[in-house]
Amino acid sequence: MPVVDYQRRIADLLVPTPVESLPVADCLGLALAADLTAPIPLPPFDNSAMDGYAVRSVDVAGASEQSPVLLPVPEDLPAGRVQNPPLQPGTAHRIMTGAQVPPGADAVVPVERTDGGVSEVRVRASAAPGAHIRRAGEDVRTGATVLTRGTSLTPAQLGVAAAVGTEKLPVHRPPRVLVLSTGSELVAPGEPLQPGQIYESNGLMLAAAVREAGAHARLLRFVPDDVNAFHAVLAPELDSTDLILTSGGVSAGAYEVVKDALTGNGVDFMKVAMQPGMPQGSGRYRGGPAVVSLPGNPVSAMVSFEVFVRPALRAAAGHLRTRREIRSATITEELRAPAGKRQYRRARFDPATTTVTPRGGPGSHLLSAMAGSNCLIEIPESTQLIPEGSTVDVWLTD
Ligand SMILES: Nc1nc2c(c(=O)[nH]1)N[C@H]1C(S)=C(S)[C@@H](COP(=O)(O)OP(=O)(O)OC[C@H]3O[C@@H](n4cnc5c(N)ncnc54)[C@H](O)[C@@H]3O)O[C@H]1N2
Ligand code: MOO
Repeated sequence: MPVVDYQRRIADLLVPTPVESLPVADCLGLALAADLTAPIPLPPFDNSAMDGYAVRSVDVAGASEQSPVLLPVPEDLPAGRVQNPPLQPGTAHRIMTGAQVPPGADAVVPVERTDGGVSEVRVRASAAPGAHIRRAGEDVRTGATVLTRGTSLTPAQLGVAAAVGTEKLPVHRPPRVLVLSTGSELVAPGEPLQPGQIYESNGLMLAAAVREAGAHARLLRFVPDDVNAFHAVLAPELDSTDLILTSGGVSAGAYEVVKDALTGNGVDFMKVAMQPGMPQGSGRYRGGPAVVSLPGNPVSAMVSFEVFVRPALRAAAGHLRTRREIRSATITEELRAPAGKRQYRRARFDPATTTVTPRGGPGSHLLSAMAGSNCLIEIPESTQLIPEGSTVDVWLTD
C-alpha cells in the first residue's frame, strides 16, 4: 500500500474527540474548538503608556528645558482608579502607566520631562496630541475574532483570551492513547541484562511522542507474550482509550503476540511501501478503540509514528496544524534509496545554511543516530539516487 493511502487509513481511524469547556489556564497546547470573538475592546479604554502627567497639548505647547510650563496638579491617577475626574484647562493630573486618561486630556508628558512635582509640576517638553496615549481598541476591536478555531493554544493566546475576559474556552479533549510494549526479550532499564535481552525503549519513547503531539499517553510495559493475557490487559482499558498503540510483533515471524491477538479482532496487517516502517497493522479492536500496530525496530516505530500517527492524532484533537514544518534543503552527501518505496532518512538540518546532513545509515535499529537528528529527509518512491548538492524536502521534527 502506498504511504499516502496508509496515511489516509490512519487519519480515518481517529475520529475527532469531544469538545469540552476548560478554564483558560488549563488550555495550553489544546486545540480551540470555536472562534473567540472579543466582547470588549483592547485596551478597554484610552490609557497612559508612561508614568507622567496627563495634559492638554495646547497647555504645554512651547515648553522646553529653558522655559518650562508650570501647571497645578489637582489629581493623582494610579492604574485601577475608576471614573477619573476630568482635566480642567491649565492643569495636569499625575498619571501612572495603564491608568485611564481623564476626559479633557489629549497627551501624556513622561515624568522624566518634568520636575516630578506633586502639587504643581514644571513641564519641560511639549507633547503632540495623542502622545503616550494607548487608544481603546487599538489592539482588538469589539467583535473582532481574536482566536480562530483549530488554533493550538500558546501562552500569548491564553493571555489574550483572558485579557478580553474569557473564563473558559471550548477545546477538544486530547485523545487518550494506550501505549503497549510486548516482547520476551525486553527488560526494564535498571535491571541487569542477560545475553539476548535488550532494554525496553519503544514504549517509553512512543508515550513521549504521544505527549509531544498533544495527546494523553498511558504506558503499559511488558504486556505478557500470551494472547489471553494480552486480551485481559486490554479489557479494563477499553472504555477510557481512543487509540491502542503497539510496537513490535507485526512482521513475518513466529511468537508475534500482537499479530496473533489482534488478527480476527478487527485489526489488519499489511505492508506499506515505506522504509523504514514497512510492516504495519491497524483497525478497531473488537469494534471499539482504534488500533495502530507499529513495527518493533525503534527507528521504524518512531518514523511510522511521525508519518502516520502524529498527524492523525493532531487532526483528531482538533488542531488545524497537523503536519511538521517542511523545508527545502541542500543535501551535503549522496544518498541512495530503494526503488518503489518512500524513504525517510534521519538527518540534521542547519537553518543557517539550509543544508541537511544524513545521520547514520538506513538501518532501522540505529536509534542513537535518530536521537542526534532534528529532521527526516523525505525521499519519493520514484527516486533511487540523490546526488550531493541536490535539493530535498525535510520534515523538521525538533
Ligand atoms: N522474514 C522477515 N523478517 C522481517 C521482515 C519481513 O518482512 N520478513 N520485516 C523486517 C522489518 S522491515 C521490520 S521493521 C521488522 C518488524 O518487526 P516486528 O514489528 O515484528 O518487531 P519485533 O520482531 O518484535 O522486533 C523488531 C526489533 O525491535 C526490537 N523491539 C521490539 N520491541 C521493542 C521495545 N519495546 N523496545 C526496544 N526494542 C524493541 C526487537 O528486539 C527487535 O530487535 O521485522 C523485520 N523482519
Ligand atoms: O520496514 Mo523495517 O521498518 O525497515 O526495519
